[in-house]
Amino acid sequence: MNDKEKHSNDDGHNHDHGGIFGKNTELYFAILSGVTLITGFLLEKFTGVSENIPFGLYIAAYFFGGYFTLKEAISKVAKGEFEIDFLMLVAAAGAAYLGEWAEGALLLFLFSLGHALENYAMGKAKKSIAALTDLAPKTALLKKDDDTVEVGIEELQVGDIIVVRPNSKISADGVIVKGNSSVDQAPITGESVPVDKTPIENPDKEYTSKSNIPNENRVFSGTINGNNTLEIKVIKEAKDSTLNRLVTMVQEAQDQKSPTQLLTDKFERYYVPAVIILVVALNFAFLVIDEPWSESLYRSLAVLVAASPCALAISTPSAVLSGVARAARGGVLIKGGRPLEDLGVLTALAFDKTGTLTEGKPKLTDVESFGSIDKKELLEIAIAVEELSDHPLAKAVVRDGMERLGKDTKIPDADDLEAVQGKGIKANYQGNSIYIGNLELFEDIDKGVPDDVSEKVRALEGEGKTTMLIKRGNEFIGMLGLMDTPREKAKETLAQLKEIGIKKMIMLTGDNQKVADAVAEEIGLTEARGSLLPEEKVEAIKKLAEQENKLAMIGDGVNDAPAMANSTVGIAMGAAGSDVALETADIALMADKLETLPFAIGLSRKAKAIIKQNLWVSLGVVALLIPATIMSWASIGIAVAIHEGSTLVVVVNALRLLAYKK
Ligand SMILES: Nc1ncnc2c1ncn2[C@@H]1O[C@H](COP(=O)(O)OP(=O)(O)OP(=O)(O)O)[C@@H](O)[C@H]1O
Ligand SMILES: [Zn+2]
Repeated sequence: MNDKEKHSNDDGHNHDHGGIFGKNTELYFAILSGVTLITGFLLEKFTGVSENIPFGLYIAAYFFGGYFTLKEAISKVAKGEFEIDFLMLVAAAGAAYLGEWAEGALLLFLFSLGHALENYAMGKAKKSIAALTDLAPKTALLKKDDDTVEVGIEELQVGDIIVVRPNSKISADGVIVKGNSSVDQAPITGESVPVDKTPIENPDKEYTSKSNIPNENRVFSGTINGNNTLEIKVIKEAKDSTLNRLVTMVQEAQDQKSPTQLLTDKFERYYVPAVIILVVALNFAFLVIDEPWSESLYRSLAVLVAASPCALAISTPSAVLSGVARAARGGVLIKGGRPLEDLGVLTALAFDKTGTLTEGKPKLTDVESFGSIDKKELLEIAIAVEELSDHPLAKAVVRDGMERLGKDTKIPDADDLEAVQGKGIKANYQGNSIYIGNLELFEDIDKGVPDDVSEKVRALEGEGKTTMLIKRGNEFIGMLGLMDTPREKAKETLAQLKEIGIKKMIMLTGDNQKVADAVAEEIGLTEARGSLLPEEKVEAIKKLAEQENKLAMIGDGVNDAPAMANSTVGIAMGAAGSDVALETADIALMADKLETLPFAIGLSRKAKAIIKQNLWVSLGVVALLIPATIMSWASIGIAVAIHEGSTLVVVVNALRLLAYKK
């Protein structure tokens, strides 16, 4: 982290107060201020020493208590910002002017102590984020010929092979080329159970972060190898590693202001000038009531202390910081206060089907040929054409089709691929144009589908299968049925979500309505909408957002990114393995698991509740303390003690989020 970034993370309450006693100097100064103050006070009250000694001690208390406050105020005033520290110094100077040195010293002592503790507490939350960076090892064992050499991770290049010893940390993102092991991925994905990893099928291929790599073959920097040695081919340089980007995004998240914070900022813009006017006006109280001016001044200073919105200013950022830090430890990247707060008040969730609610690994279940053509030839045509496509359905056709034909079957290549988004594909194969897709594809291209064919398709769809019709030239030659299984934990997770009060759970899918209904029934969704094109998914989201006001879209980032962008919060699953998902979502579930969703929502609700409590505490204290000081019931000392007390209460309350349990 460079210097500039460090400062952009400050929020005015958190500077690195270094000094002669190291990073805790601010705290030691605050304590020294307290010690000198109390000694002075005791000497003054209970001994007959010359007045100069307690006075000298008070001056010392002013120095130690006011040093950092003054330093900070000067740097802010230079930038034209008048903040709470400045007001506190005015109050302390006023107390000194009135000869109330003990009270002025008490004010500076408590204020500096409060701030030192506040910084310490916020530092704890920040450390929990910084600890993520320390997860990555600094060196790697690079394989060279038959030997290994230890190199710094920044020297690793894409394509290098590194060796990872048993029970040591993996130092780069990569694919396994040799060895089987179970890997503890908790640092990245929050999964408590180690994940079994095996070598990739084709180790000599060039893999980049864009390749579609199965989870069981890829590893992340910062995760921990199990009992066997692994050889890993590097797919990302150290600076681009998933861990590195995760840390950067978590750090950036702290700067993004949440809706509540924007509201309190706005409030403060009116509130602070109003307080200043009130304080100035109170100086003229002696014109109205019978008292010396010094008493009016004292009262106005007490009001100044009482009204400072210190606790208010820190109440939301501290909760956001702790919430984001806790989420990161659970494998959930929350990109700031806005998604954190929004996630806590959601009533509806929209899900993508393939890869989100289902495994995303469809299997070829039915091959049916029409007329004279036989199944073997039909499959060869389908495989040749689907080989050109990246779609998960296409991959399934190729994989399972080859299985049926026998691995060594030679099939000529097709060419001239044209994909029709959300409907199917077209290509040339042995002089014929081949179309493969759903009914909508054929309704688009020409006269549509004869009744007997569409009946067959509907029958297969009726079994809850994804159905593709195949046409060669002018002739429908057959159809394929595919089946994807719902994720193991989908049903359980949806039940949990219902239990915590999510009323609407809707599936949006490009697949046919029958499949959509079958899946919805099986896992317990409230609604399913099928045959949607990506742009229709966006439309559906927009409509739902109007009805629900807060709506999340959960997808895998493949063809649902636009829909995610149009929901209140876009949530991506399996973000550890997908750069697009990690980049575009507001909230990224690093593991490819639905189960982290209730945790993320629960945490956000807790954060929202804590923010609310904090606002009540900070505003409530001010609301009581202002009249109390105006009526002269509370002295400066009492006002400052309660003021700083409430600030600490708010911060400590926020830190509870760090300990949030699933
Ligand atoms: N390569 C392809 N070959 C044949 N049919 C295809 C192909 N790509 C898409 N289709 C057809 O278009 C439909 C919609 O595809 P799309 O990619 O929009 O959604 P999906 O992957 O089925 O589901 P989801 O929207 O839940 O991710 C598929 O169900 C299939 O019938
Ligand atoms: Zn404060």
